[in-house]
Amino acid sequence: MTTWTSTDPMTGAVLWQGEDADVDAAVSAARAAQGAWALRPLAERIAIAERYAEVVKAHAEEFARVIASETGKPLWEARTEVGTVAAKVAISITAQAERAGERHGEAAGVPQALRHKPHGVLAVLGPYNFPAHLPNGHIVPALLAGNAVVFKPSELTPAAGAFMAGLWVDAGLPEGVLMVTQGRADTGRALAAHPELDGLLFTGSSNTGLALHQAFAARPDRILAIETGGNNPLIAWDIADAEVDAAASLVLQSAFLSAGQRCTCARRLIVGPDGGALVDAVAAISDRIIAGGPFDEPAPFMGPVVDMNAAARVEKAWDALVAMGGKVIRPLQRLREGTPLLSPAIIDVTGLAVPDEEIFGPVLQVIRVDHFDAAMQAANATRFGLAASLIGGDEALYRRFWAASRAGVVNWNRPTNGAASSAPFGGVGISGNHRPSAYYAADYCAWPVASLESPAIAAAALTGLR
Ligand SMILES: NC(=O)c1ccc[n+]([C@@H]2O[C@H](COP(=O)([O-])OP(=O)(O)OC[C@H]3O[C@@H](n4cnc5c(N)ncnc54)[C@H](O)[C@@H]3O)[C@@H](O)[C@H]2O)c1
Ligand SMILES: O=CCC[C@H](NC(=O)CCC(=O)O)C(=O)O
Repeated sequence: MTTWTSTDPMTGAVLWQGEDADVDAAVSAARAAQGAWALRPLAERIAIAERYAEVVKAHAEEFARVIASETGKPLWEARTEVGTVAAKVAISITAQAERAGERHGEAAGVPQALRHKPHGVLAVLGPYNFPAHLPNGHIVPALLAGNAVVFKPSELTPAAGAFMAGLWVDAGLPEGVLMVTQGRADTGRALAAHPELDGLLFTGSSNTGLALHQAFAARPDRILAIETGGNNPLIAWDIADAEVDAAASLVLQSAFLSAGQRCTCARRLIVGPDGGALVDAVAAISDRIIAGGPFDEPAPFMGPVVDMNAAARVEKAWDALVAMGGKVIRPLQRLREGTPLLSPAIIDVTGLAVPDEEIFGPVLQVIRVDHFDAAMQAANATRFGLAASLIGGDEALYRRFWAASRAGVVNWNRPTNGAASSAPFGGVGISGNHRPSAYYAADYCAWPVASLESPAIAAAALTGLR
């Protein structure tokens, strides 16, 4: 086995060092622990999850620093991630009661019950951009439902993953119920292929989501939930002069928050014939962005992308847009030698057949169109379908936008990102497999069992007997 490390993207300091975990041992331990965990009353599982939320809050600052160091995201943003991790517990408890609870009724005079059962042992594979919040969004509902979980953090953020799992131990989660398998893509593949697994909950890139879908093709008996990327459009329309600056701030937030490393970041700004003032305002406000290390003072708006490989991928995609004839509005630059700190970049790609790919970094493509139907057509010209926003327009225009948008998150006068955990979160197209997470995660963490239950034997009403 080879040793591998995770490092601070700004300093290169080693933050975690280890070897690929033994997947077999982790799945066996989870299997051994799952039965007893599922048999514990729901109230006890809830109590442990609530204790976990308290432990997260008690360690919030330390946790945020681990996340900030390993991802490079600003400390203020890492703190919001930790807040979301703790808040997810109450949301998941409510969601489970509302979406996967117990219900009693009657069907044709017979008492009817609806209850849910856990799948068993579920793998959770996490991405690096929210190394705690997004896997946590699968782990909390999965554990509440009575599953055991084998969690593989991203190989870029093993320290954040291990830190979070440790907080469950502090909260009193029984041994084996949450196993951590550190490893790279091969470990993910081994987990996905493990015969003792009952399902896999994935957040990450569309390519990996597709590979997992293929790996699960012959296993309809196992649950697979995939949440992946986007090539998200933002249409800005009918913006009054007095609204241009506010609209530009929403575009900035949509495109460059987390250095563009959110699945919901806007990749494409679509404007009409009068959109020039807005594009100028976006460019001007982007010049004011402070990009820096997570602990810099003054606090940066955005940090680096996660590592040098990620920076090289963004640069390659940018170079291709420029080579195709894109008109540079603001260039993509390395801001600090030897680090993956990139500048916010804007390029006009109107009329170009640009690739329908997610550029996971601070790059905004501008597309100018003549009328709203063309804007809608451009917005939907993607294989992805995660998020879409309309900025400007009136209610009638928003209704048109909403009806025509092919995305799981459709906003008006709000950024494309910053989705609420109290709502379902997922996309269509290659952005997922119709198993939305967040508030709807309860749905894929348990299966429904419908029962007709008569306390006494009553003769069946038979027709057609001799
Ligand atoms: N829709 C969402 O909720 C959401 C949220 C956050 C990030 N994302 C997406 O995630 C991506 C960024 O994250 P990333 O680069 O860490 O994603 P990634 O797909 O490279 O990795 C995610 C996880 O899958 C594992 N993995 C990689 N290849 C695998 C394979 N063939 N089989 C099994 N496991 C494999 C990785 O080790 C990692 O743990 C972006 O595309 C972003 O849009 C989506
Ligand atoms: O990078 C992808 C996630 C982006 C984030 N979405 C959520 O946090 C969804 C809510 C949840 O999963 O609880 C965003 O929209 O900024």
